[in-house]
Amino acid sequence: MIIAVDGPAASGKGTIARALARHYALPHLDTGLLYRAVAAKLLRDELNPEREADAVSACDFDDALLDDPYLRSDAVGKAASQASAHPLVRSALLQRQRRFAQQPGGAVLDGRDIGTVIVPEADAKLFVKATPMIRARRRHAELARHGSAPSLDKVLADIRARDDRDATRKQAPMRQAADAALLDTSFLSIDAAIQRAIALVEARMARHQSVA
Ligand SMILES: Nc1ncnc2c1ncn2[C@@H]1O[C@H](COP(=O)(O)OP(=O)(O)OP(=O)(O)O)[C@@H](O)[C@H]1O
Ligand SMILES: Nc1ccn([C@@H]2O[C@H](COP(=O)(O)O)[C@@H](O)[C@H]2O)c(=O)n1
Repeated sequence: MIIAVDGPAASGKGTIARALARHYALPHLDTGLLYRAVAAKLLRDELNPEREADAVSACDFDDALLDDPYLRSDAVGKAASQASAHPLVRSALLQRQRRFAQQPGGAVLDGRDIGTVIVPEADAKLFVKATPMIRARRRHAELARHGSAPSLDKVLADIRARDDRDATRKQAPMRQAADAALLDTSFLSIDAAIQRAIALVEARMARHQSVA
């Protein structure tokens, strides 16, 4: 079974994707980490994420980089969003994501274009959303837990800018696939959001079985 989970920054899609992977005993890929690895390499080499040639040169990274806590920083998130807008960067990372999705037994992937571009044939698709202010509060609390303290206003402005860049880029913009179930986590606890996600996947699988 392949499960695609998409949605904007701090909507809770990673939390839900990890929980679905545990529930169904499937491997999980956070595809945002791949773009963050490209961004981290660019920033460390003092290259420009907005220059396509620079960004493409950073697509060949060592897998060990995916575990680097630096990838979680705000600066890397912003640069990832800039680098990910380049068509050549997206195509450089495409096959790796598809191979992961198509391994025997299936997988759970989360990102921005999983249900629309990476695995449009996924068995179940979720689009996770929450209001910008609620997402900003969650991200602000998360950053504070990790010892970084930008103001809530700055976090909210960054989230809005990232949403806008991710949703308006020409190649693989973030959007809900026509056959994705919408899950608004704004007023759900983490546990409630996970239970709702499992129920949506179950409903989708039951529908597939009744058609087959
Ligand atoms: N339903 C929820 N209620 C409260 N907090 C939540 C909820 N879901 C997730 N969170 C918290 O919000 C933060 C962001 O969640 P998560 O990392 O899952 O989002 P994301 O959509 O994967 O973000 P990104 O794409 O930026 O990686 C985390 O600290 C997480 O624990
Ligand atoms: N499938 C994806 C996943 C991510 N991106 C871009 O990477 C940025 C960082 O992603 P996070 O999920 O870790 O926040 C994100 O803002 C996107 O620009 C993408 O394009 N496609």
